[in-house]
Amino acid sequence: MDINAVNALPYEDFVNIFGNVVEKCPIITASVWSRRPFVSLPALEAAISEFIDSLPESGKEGILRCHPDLAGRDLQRGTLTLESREEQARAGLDSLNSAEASRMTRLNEEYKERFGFPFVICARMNDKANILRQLSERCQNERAVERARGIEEVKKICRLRLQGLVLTDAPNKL
Ligand SMILES: NC(=O)NC1=NC(=O)NC1=O
Repeated sequence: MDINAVNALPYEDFVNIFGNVVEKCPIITASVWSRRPFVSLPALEAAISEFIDSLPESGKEGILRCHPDLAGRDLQRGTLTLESREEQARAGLDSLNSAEASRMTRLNEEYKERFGFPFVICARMNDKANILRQLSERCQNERAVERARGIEEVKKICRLRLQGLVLTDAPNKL
């Protein structure tokens, strides 16, 4: 699908296709629909980013809370969204050994205890070793720093999910 096809989508199709580019936050997709036509995929991405940035702190934390833990209960139970399952598997989070799994669980709980929202990172841009390292390091940050950092990661996840859905003019297009 190219950007012209995106712009031609009726609302229901638009939300069905793009509703999970921000994990479990279809309201974001529903809100940017009215800003079509988008001149490009980056313009659609920018509209989503602007909506997120316009939210109060509680709204941003709400977006973070919509994210499943990495290697957490949802992965164990098979209740992850398709996108999240693929992202977590690609980072090797579905094949942790018991030591890694218990460390991830402990650090995720510690992080949530401290901040009131889960640790969020773009799994597709990291491997399990780096994710564990970042989780451990970021636990020491201040809440405001982690709220901003988590939203940055949400935007990276969104960008990659959008790129998987919309064809863009490859620069080396013949
Ligand atoms: N807590 C998280 O960071 N979750 C996730 N990161 C991803 O890249 N996909 C997820 O589900």
